[in-house]
Amino acid sequence: MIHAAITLLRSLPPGRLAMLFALMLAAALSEGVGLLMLVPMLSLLSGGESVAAGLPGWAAGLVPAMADGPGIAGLLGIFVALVAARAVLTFRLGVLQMQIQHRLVDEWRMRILDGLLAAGWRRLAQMRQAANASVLITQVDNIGDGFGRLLLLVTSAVTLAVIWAAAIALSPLVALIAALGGLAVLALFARLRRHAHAMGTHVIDQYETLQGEAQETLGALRLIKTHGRENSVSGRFAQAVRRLRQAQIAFLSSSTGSRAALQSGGALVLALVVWTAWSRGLALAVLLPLVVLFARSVPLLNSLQAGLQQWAHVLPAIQRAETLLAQLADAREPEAEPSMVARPEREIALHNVSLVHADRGVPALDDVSLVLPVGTMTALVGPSGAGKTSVADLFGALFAPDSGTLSIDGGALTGGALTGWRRQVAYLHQEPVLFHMTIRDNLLWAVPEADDAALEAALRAASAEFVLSLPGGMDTMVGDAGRRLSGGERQRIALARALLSDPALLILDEATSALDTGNEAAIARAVAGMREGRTILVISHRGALTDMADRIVTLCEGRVESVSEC
Ligand SMILES: Nc1ncnc2c1ncn2[C@@H]1O[C@H](COP(=O)(O)OP(=O)(O)OP(=O)(O)O)[C@@H](O)[C@H]1O
Repeated sequence: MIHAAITLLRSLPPGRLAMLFALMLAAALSEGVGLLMLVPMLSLLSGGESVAAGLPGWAAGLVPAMADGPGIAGLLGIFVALVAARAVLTFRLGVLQMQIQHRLVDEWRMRILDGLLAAGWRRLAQMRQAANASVLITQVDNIGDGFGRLLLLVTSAVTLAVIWAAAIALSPLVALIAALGGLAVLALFARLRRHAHAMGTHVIDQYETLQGEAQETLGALRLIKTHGRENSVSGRFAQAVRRLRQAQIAFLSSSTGSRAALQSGGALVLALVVWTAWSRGLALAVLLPLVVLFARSVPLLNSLQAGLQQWAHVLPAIQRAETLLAQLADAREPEAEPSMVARPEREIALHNVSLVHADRGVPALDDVSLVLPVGTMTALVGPSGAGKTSVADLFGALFAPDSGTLSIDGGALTGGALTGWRRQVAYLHQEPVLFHMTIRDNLLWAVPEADDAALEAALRAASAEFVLSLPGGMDTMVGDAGRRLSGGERQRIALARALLSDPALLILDEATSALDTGNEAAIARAVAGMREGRTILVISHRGALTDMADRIVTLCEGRVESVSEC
């Protein structure tokens, strides 16, 4: 708990941290001094030197000096100035805390997103992205809230320390009793704080479930409608919502209960303080400020306990985010070095590659060697699960094989060269991904510097001229994931985007599956016409693309069964 707090505080720039503590201390000191000033003020009001006998040494000397110096009016003026200074300091402290908190949230969010972007695909494919989304969006905000509470907690602790120091100046014995009482109250709540940690973990789990349900529901709206499953989906979602709410309410009622208990405990300590002070015959000018000091310390103690409980509650979110960051760091790919890979002139080849997916006993690919000569089009065929996509993934360097190599013109690619090779590859899947923006922006996403003439040429090459006759032309919005277009239209726009980057290797994995035979034949002709200077790999069970291929490679159970020249 303390370790996490220190780690979080140490992640702040030292200058800001120093400024933060300086403001906390100054605000607390102004409060402590303001409260101590009550002693000479009350003494002066109640007869000045005549009551000095019952005062602590420092105050007894101060009262006559104050009477001769500023007097009551001057003291009141100083008091008002101190309160005003404290108000300004508290305001500055609040603003600084808020800035630091938001900066921290932004930094964590970007660290997680950058970690996700830099991680290797095989590890990413094993992760539940709903859990990652929950950390990225919800838990990071919780961490920010927790950090805000931590700062309030530190502020309360610093103010309490100053108030106790002031109490010691008034009566060391009474201050000691109050300190012991306060610590006992905090110790009593230790179990509650441990419980808050467990409840925090439970809340996170419920958030992840809800996030997963939301993502899956929104992604499957069409399926839900066609199967008439609205009621059952709504029931599942309501259950996830209910569980989250129950987990949150359990924590809130536990912290509200502890606040009520602490108020009663605080009142008990206060009564003890007053009793001790009174029975020791302390002067009223000391007793009253003592009461004010302890009355002020009860809500501070309360916010200290609530802060500790809240902090324990958000610790699981921090631990979850730290675990994710550690996993992502472990899965980090080498930095892409595109300049290390020249455009292939002769061949792109896999040598003796094998691939075993996690939790699978049987290899997806078993000692596969395959050469793609530059300027040719190869079709990969074979039954479902034979390993076609796995071969394409390795040619596209989406990840490295468990054994064996990918080479360009005889040179094996490793590290940054392997990830850098991806810049020369355009990989099209059966379900193309379009973003919720215009067709033009979807195309420019791949090649931001392309001009309109290049965009139009790519659209024509991909048999996607229909775009130019849309009312909005290239400025037509495609909707969520391109849902305002048909499956075939999406595939053609995705192909145009792929062609725009002039790839050395073009991979089409069932990328024309949604097209009618006319459009597929047009695309097959266009793609076959692009062979010059580039390499084309298609995965297709049937149709024009396979017919246009120079070679057909048949895969079966992760092995190359045959290679036939057409
Ligand atoms: N991420 C993964 N985790 C575990 N196993 C996987 C993963 N991806 C693929 N596999 C397994 O690897 C094997 C080969 O899959 P691959 O997708 O390469 O086959 P495919 O020939 O392209 O199949 P299809 O024609 O059905 O798309 C299959 O048994 C598949 O279940």
